[in-house]
Amino acid sequence: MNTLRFYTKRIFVVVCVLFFGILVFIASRSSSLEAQSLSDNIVRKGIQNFPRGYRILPRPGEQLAFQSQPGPVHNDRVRYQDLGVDRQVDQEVVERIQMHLSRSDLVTQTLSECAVNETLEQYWLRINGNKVPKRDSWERFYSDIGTCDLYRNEEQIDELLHDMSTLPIKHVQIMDGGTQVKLIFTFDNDKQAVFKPMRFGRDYETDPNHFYFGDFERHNAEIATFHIDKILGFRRAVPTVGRVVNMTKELRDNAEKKLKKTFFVSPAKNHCFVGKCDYYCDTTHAICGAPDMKEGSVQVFLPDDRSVPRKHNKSPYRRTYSKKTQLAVWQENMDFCRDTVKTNPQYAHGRKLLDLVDLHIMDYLIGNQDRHHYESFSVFKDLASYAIHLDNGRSFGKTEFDDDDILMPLRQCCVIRPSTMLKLMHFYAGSKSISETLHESMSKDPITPVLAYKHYPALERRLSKIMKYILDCLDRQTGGPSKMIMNEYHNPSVANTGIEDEDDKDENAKL
Ligand SMILES: Nc1ncnc2c1ncn2[C@@H]1O[C@H](COP(=O)(O)OP(=O)(O)OP(=O)(O)O)[C@@H](O)[C@H]1O
Ligand SMILES: [Mn+2]
Repeated sequence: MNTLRFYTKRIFVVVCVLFFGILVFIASRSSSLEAQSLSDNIVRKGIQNFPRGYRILPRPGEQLAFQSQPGPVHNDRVRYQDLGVDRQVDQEVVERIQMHLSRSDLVTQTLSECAVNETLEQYWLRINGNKVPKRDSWERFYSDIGTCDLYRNEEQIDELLHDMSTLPIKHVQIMDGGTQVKLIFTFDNDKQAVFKPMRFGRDYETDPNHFYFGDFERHNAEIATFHIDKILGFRRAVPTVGRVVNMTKELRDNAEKKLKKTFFVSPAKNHCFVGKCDYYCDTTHAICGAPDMKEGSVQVFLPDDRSVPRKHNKSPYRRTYSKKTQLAVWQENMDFCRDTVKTNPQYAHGRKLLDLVDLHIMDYLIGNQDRHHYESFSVFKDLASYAIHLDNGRSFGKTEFDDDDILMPLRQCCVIRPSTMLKLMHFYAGSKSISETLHESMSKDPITPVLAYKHYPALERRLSKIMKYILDCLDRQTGGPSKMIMNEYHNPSVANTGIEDEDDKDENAKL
């Protein structure tokens, strides 16, 4: 009997030990899981969601996550006033600029900015008596391409934008040229446009370890730049609009064979394609729908360059496009414009230098460091051509960084068109800010809001910096503002040969 009691006691002890042992084991496991999900949360949500006093330092060498592709954005028309964007106006800068300009009549000066204002339609009629067709919005846009700007009639452009975002797509092919994936859409009316698909969400910031030449293209940057160019009064950017397409019905089913082959369904059951291009055309960088809807930008095709020829011009302010030599001469020598650009026969006479300054003012606002070449029409034989503001896909990548080097043409050459000066002053000190005007202009786009709103304060900040650089130039003019604000630049010490730049087919802009 005693032995039996002894064994029962022992069994009881063993069972107790086992029971508590298992309890301790479970408790310790669940607390380590909790810790893990806590640290997962830190990674996912970022440190800012953590209790006060709790600081998680980034691990050395931590890199940005490659964000997954979001679905198309649903329209939310936010009132600008509700965004609380501050204008950055320095009243002293305004007053000092106004003092410099007090004896100039810029408004009258702008009237003679465009010496010969002719459209393609008028030009062809004059040169060879040809009448151009104007059957659809594409042909009306082409016929109205001008000697001083791409378009004037905004109603006509709105019609074109509407057609590009709604007309049935008949054929889709891969677009050659350039570095990243682009498609050519042919619509029901046989007219064409360039489609750049969305890669990232609107709030994506460029990886700081990427060079400007390796940065991803952003479809919404193409759309936003079209609007910025328009509100700045340049009208030299190619009309571009947003569109949400069906990856299967609209793209795959109408795709040429070599594009169709690259379509697949991802493990997440989304429809994707890879396309064919020099950079980022592989399965890990595939363009994926949600599940088969895809947002992108649609840009009108410029007229066929066999009938409306264009030239490719190398910019004197192009960067090095090299990982090794990172600074170009103009980034280190503030006399570069005086010594090298103003003395270059291409820039010494006429509109070209002023075009370059306009283009870089726009690039500064949009944060585009990738302006290596620019195209211009060479169709108007007897007239000076202007820079077409094409290829703006690498802008709007950084909201916290202003690259003042982009403004070097303005800072070094110290020249500006009267209309540009007036427009900038209007946005800086007038009734409506640049970001409000942009917001209104973009609100008509089918994929509005085109930009993340965090870009608006960046625009205001950059505009205020431009105005400070302009004031700096005005302060330095010994001959008064007319030495800086002009319709055409002329360097008296360089002979005016009237020779236009040679076409530059050099493809040195690749990675
Ligand atoms: N709307 C258009 N109409 C006609 N041609 C165009 C149009 N857009 C682009 N192209 C032509 O295709 C070329 C490449 O386009 P784009 O520069 O946009 O591509 P990309 O991939 O951004 O190139 P890169 O990486 O060199 O900047 C342009 O230089 C131009 O000649
Ligand atoms: Mn580009």
